[in-house]
Amino acid sequence: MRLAFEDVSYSYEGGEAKKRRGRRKKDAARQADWGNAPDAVWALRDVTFTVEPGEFFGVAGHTGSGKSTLIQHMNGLVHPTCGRVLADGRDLAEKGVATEVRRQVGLVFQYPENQLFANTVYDDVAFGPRNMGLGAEEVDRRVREGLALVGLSFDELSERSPFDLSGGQQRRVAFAGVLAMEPEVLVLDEPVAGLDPLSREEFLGLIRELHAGGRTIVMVSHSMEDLAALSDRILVLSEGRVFRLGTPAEVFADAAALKAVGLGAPAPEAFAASLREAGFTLGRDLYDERTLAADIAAQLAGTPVAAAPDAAVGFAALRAADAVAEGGGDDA
Ligand SMILES: Nc1ncnc2c1ncn2[C@@H]1O[C@H](COP(=O)(O)OP(=O)(O)OP(=O)(O)O)[C@@H](O)[C@H]1O
Repeated sequence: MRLAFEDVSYSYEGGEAKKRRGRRKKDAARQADWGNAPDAVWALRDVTFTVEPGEFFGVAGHTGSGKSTLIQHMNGLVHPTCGRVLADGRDLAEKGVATEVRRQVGLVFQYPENQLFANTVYDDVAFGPRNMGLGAEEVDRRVREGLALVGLSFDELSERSPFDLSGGQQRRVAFAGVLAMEPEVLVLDEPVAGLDPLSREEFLGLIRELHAGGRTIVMVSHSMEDLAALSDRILVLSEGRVFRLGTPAEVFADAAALKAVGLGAPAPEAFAASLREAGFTLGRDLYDERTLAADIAAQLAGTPVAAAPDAAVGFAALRAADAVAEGGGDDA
């Protein structure tokens, strides 16, 4: 499925805003007047982009920049105040379209475990498929598959209360519930927020696998490292507007501009920039620790420590190189 945002603006003033801008769509002058009024509050403003089928599409932005509002447009939970959102060319604001699209676009909210409600894991995961009107056998198949996809044992957990599980397991159950709807597009709002480091890595691995399995993924994250490592393209929002849209390399090329809107480059890239300033010759696009460490290790091969231009930088570089050696450097 291809999702297209066309000049989407959104105001939480909702109906009141509509009244002020005039009910007739062609009353463009009044719409523009309202939008430019000093008291107009826009959560999104003139946002245009597409998410292509199969793409891993990252969404970044400082707090309050409009990320959550944006993704709620993707399955018609909210509709634009101005502009359109199209799913394979069909306008989500038209009657019946959002209901249909919701089956294909699964939205996983922040802390989805807070929305678990059923007495058993089975019933929670089965809720969506049952709501779709599927028969018991198909529901059963989907529950089993959903739990398997998130790495939970059907036999051990399906009859347990979701509230007796660990936080990480609860999030997996919530995920399984969305996966059981078999959506083509998965929209994830901060999917690893609040998880411990191990669960975080496991979850990111799961998301990577879901993408490799052919799903389109839209992921909102505050972690530039995660976005850089996973995304084909990243949309950066600032105050509701598109600030940047491009590959990780394109988006992170201008670290100063990102800093100005409250975002940093991924930590390994920032470290690489310091090393370059200190005189090291390093490759580009060093967004994750292992790639950076491997690059440093390659640079240091044959370079005596004393020759490092700055002792502190050289020491850190050696530690990074050691880390690669200890980890076996299997990604190098
Ligand atoms: N229910 C609401 N009513 C009124 N204004 C809202 C509502 N929800 C969000 N806003 C406002 O809309 C703007 C965008 O908020 P949104 O939650 O989309 O940002 P965000 O980038 O997801 O933030 P965060 O990273 O903190 O989750 C903010 O100015 C916010 O205060």
